[in-house]
Amino acid sequence: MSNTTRSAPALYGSEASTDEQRTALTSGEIPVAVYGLGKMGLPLASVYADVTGNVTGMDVDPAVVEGVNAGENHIVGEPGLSELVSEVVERGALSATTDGPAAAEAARIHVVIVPTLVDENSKPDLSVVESVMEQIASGLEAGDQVILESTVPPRTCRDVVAPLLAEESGLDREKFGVAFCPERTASGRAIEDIHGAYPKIVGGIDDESTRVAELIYGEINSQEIIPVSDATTAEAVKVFEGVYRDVNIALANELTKHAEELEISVLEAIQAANTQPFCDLHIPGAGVGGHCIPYYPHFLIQMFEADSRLMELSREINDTMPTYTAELALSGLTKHGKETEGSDVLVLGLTYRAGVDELRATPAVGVIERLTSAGANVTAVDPITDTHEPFEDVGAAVVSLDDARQRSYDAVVLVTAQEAFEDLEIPALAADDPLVVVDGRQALSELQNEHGIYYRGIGINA
Ligand SMILES: NC(=O)c1ccc[n+]([C@@H]2O[C@H](COP(=O)([O-])OP(=O)(O)OC[C@H]3O[C@@H](n4cnc5c(N)ncnc54)[C@H](O)[C@@H]3O)[C@@H](O)[C@H]2O)c1
Ligand SMILES: CC(=O)N[C@@H]1[C@@H](OP(=O)(O)OP(=O)(O)OC[C@H]2O[C@@H](n3ccc(=O)[nH]c3=O)[C@H](O)[C@@H]2O)O[C@H](CO)[C@@H](O)[C@@H]1O
Repeated sequence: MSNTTRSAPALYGSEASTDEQRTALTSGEIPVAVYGLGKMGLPLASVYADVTGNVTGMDVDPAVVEGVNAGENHIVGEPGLSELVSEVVERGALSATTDGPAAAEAARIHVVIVPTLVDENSKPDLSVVESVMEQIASGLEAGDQVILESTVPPRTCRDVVAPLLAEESGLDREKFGVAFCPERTASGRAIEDIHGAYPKIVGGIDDESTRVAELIYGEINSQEIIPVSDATTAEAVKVFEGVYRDVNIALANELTKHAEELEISVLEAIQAANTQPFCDLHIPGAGVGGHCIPYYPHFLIQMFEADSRLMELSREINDTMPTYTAELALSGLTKHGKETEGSDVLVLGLTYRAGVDELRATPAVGVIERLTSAGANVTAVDPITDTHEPFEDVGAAVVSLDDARQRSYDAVVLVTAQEAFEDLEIPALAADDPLVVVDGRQALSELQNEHGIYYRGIGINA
């Protein structure tokens, strides 16, 4: 079965039957390496380990590696992940290392899911992907398959990954497989999504790479595998999904301002409009954060000549929402004769969305920045994250929820609707009448007509 000098069989270029290849994959004969054990990587490595029985996870963070080897899960808020990590490590199906070349040397399938962000000029930063690919190249053998799951600009596999692997390994490009198989997973439901909440898109730099990717994910994803023409198409699918979301959130944010002038609830109008299948209006809010949606448009805007005015304008609109949110509070204070200078404001929620400890591009920084620039004393709280610096750097005092309850405020601004806020008695936080309440996520609408509350809800009445 093996078509290389190594003991472990390979899939790329294999002459074995499809069933024999599937059996080799699911019996643990084919070693897999997963590079990146973060919010997406650890669930992915664990599912791969559950299916194939032979996975080495690789991460540069020694604490992550040590935790995984102890059978511990360091990702909060992923149902079933702690049990799965413990089980696959216990039975020897998953182990972890910081040694990339060693992981690459042993593996025949290499799955890369490390961060792909943008630099200070919003230009995509592929440095982490490239550094991992260099390590893979050091152990790459004919017959190996390299799978990229990190979201990247289209043409990355064709023009960056495949040439780098060939150059660094000395192998001809047709001796190994490269496929882009995007991670279509949302934090908080990773295992469910990886197993097949949606079809898995796969696209290779050649037909054999696509075939091997289709075979592998046929054992991982219970829904269906959609092979597309090539890796560039698969890369575009993922970026298009993210750009679709950013543009539609921008539309919702723009419509919420029209609704304010029309004195209607945009949320009510959106929900009614979405009752027919040709409309999928998204939800307005305090801003668009995370390390996906705010970045993916730049994977097209910055990389290609084609006209991208809609994507650029959508990014601009979404990036105005944190300031818009803060100014709802400031105008509420002014309207009731309160000075913004020296006013006490509580900001609820700091992570980019509820339940996920991720602060990249979080709208909370912009909200706090605008409030403190107007002279407000900002207290901030979010039980989900222990990272306070980004908010202290823009002038907030980050406190525990219990501490926040002990104080009184002129205004409360909800940016992220953490579950812990559900039993928070907002009116009790008032320094005096009225308390200005800005609801950035349609989570406090029951306060709209509460005595002593001046309520502005994005999507509700603002
Ligand atoms: N988080 C999501 O909801 C989501 C959804 C879909 C796709 N994605 C994509 O998945 C990729 C990874 O995202 P994530 O949320 O898991 O990121 P993350 O920041 O949670 O985890 C990244 C992990 O990679 C490790 N790492 C960094 N440099 C490394 C290197 N050189 N070698 C090995 N490991 C390294 C880090 O230590 C960390 O453990 C990104 O491309 C992202 O766009 C994320
Ligand atoms: C379609 C989908 O589920 N895709 C998921 C999504 O994951 P995500 O973790 O990035 O989270 P999102 O839900 O996209 O939120 C991003 C920010 O936008 C705000 N927001 C959201 C919806 C809205 O109507 N109005 C808003 O204002 C929200 O508060 C937050 O700040 O993208 C990943 C990469 O594409 C996918 O892989 C992943 O499957």
